[in-house]
Amino acid sequence: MPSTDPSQSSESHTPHPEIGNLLMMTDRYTNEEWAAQIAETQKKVVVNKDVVHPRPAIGSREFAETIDHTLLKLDATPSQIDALCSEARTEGFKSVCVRLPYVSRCVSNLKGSPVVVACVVGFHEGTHDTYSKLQEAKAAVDAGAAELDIVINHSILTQASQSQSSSGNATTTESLTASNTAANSKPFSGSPPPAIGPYSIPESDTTGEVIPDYSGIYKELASLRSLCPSPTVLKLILETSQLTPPQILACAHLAAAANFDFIKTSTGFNGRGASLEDIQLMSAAAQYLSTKTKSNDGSPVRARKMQVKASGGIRGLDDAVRMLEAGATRLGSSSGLWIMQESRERGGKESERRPGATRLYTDDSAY
Ligand SMILES: O=C[C@H](O)COP(=O)(O)O
Repeated sequence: MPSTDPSQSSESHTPHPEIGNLLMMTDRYTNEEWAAQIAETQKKVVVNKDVVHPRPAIGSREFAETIDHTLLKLDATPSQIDALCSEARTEGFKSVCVRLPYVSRCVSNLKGSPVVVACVVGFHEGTHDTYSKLQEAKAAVDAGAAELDIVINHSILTQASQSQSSSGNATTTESLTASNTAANSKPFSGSPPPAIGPYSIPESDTTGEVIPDYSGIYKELASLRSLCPSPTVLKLILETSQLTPPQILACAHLAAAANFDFIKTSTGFNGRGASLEDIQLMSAAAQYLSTKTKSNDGSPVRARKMQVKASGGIRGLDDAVRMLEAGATRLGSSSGLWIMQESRERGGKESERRPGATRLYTDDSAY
């Protein structure tokens, strides 16, 4: 079985004539092989809704370090960016998450502090071609970004379902998706059985199915990983609001195979933001994909477990706590100040309240 670590790959690279040393990885499996592997993952991942993950104590340094303090509005001003950095230092957030043009400004603002700079890539549609994403990623790392939040080209998955639908084979996919979505939409603390899954489509119903270009997605992710090896932290934004549970699992599988560090729910600019069901599913997938199982020939897709970042619509402390307890270890939010203010209030430390801390950066128009 070929290595699953793209950085260890002996596969050949094809330099792009216009971009010189930005290398495009070749694939390691055929599209059909990817589909078979992904189908196994879809079959095996089961969510236990009763699991409550441990989380840092509210008010602790570790709690603040779960937050990527985010400002991605296109009309963000330099002074808002400077304020973002200063707030991140004061609050002890993990990072500031910004667009490429502001990376070097943030790096300079945050010099000498443990707060790192995260840059979005392919934001927010994810449909940029691979070379644009590679260029953007390289520019961000060259400017000092320690983390990249990269939007997957999720339209590859959704367009495949649409062509399946128009060719008359979509009924089962759609009805299965609907039933999974309905199951996943039940209240978190209700009485239904805690285990949900499998998320697979019965084989008899997939005859004539259009296989999405998994290979193309993998090549893009592997190329990004190869260009930006560890310790650059790579997070893959799935835009879960646009995907069915089986599609989310397909993305998680490819992210793990390409050695990404995180899978992340949302851009905050397309549809709803993170849901508890997304986080539970992604967390179960990350766990499954890091475990040695018979289902993938005894070889783990990867040895190191991916982490899960919840983002989009996390507006306060209760949202943050719920996401962490559902399995997220990082939160992307433009309401970080509000979360911290509520956290201080919850701890009874009214004297530390920061007057004027509001949802300064939230783009409510997306909801
Ligand atoms: O990646 C983070 C999101 O863009 C933040 O979304 P938000 O503005 O809904 O908090």
